[in-house]
Amino acid sequence: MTTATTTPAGKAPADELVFDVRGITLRFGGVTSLNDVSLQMRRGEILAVIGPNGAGKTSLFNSLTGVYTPQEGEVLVAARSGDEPVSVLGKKTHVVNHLGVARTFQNIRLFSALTALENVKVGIETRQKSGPISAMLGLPWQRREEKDSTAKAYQLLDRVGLAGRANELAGSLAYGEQRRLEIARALGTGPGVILLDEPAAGTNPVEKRELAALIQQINADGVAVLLIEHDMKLVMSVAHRILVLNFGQRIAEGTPEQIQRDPAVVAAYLGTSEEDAETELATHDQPELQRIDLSGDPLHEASTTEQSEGSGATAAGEKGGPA
Ligand SMILES: Nc1ncnc2c1ncn2[C@@H]1O[C@H](COP(=O)(O)OP(=O)(O)OP(=O)(O)O)[C@@H](O)[C@H]1O
Repeated sequence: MTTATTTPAGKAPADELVFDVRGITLRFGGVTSLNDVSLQMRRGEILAVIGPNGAGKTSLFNSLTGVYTPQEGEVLVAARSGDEPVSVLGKKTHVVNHLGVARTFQNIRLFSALTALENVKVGIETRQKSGPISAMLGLPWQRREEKDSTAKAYQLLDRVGLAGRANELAGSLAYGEQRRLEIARALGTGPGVILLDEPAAGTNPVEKRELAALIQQINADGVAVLLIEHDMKLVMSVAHRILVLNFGQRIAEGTPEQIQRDPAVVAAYLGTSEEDAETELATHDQPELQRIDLSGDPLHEASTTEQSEGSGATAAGEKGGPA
């Protein structure tokens, strides 16, 4: 599955497939949330999945991470460079994570009563050998692993801009900080690909800019990024390629420029015919999907305002233990 091309960071073959999704269909009773969806994702990529509410984006993430098993189709993953592709279907979420697939959630799932450092260590320690017994016995290699995991956790906190917050409880952090902490914890599992589910939801404009830089940095460090995001400005600024879903079907795929000018995509978001969408596109010199309010999410709007007015707000009510 590889050729000699390299990523900008020169870390891995850029056109090696990390995900090869072939015609998956996922049904819940009478609802078809994914209908014959295919997708190929390459190692060097930041790939965004967009679409109106209920389009099937989270269903796709869940199908790629072992939460759901589609009734039809195949999902192959080769997350880390050099891995042989294996099927995700039927595998438990922690097994898929061990294969190098990490994710964050639309509704933040941190251990709110643990510190930021401890949350990241939970991610790191999923890959370590020591268990509770060796920890109780305080074996030398266990103490070494503990030291390594603390050092790595500090590095990851630094990478997401939370070095100064290491010893604060996750639940006391501002909303945008919690989202970055979730990313650090996911990175702690040493993934080859990270799936970010609406990482910008509820964050303010400054946090969005920082998030864009962080996503690009993660990718430059050799981790492929699959992104679900309603904030089109962020999507258009970081994505190399965009896949668009509507009513569980793939309706378009292309570069940000192609997607912004695609009548089928604009029609899906505006809820109009493609003809009307073409008129809409023709009446603007620089038609941009960004002009359309895509969030459709009152929480997103409200939280953004709240965060813009003061940075101390937390994500109360959004937290729970990891799945
Ligand atoms: N566990 C489930 N049981 C029944 N229906 C489900 C389940 N999960 C998803 N669906 C349905 O599948 C469709 C797609 O939902 P999904 O959450 O994947 O969309 P989405 O694009 O992520 O939406 P949003 O942008 O609002 O998060 C919806 O009709 C939803 O109701």
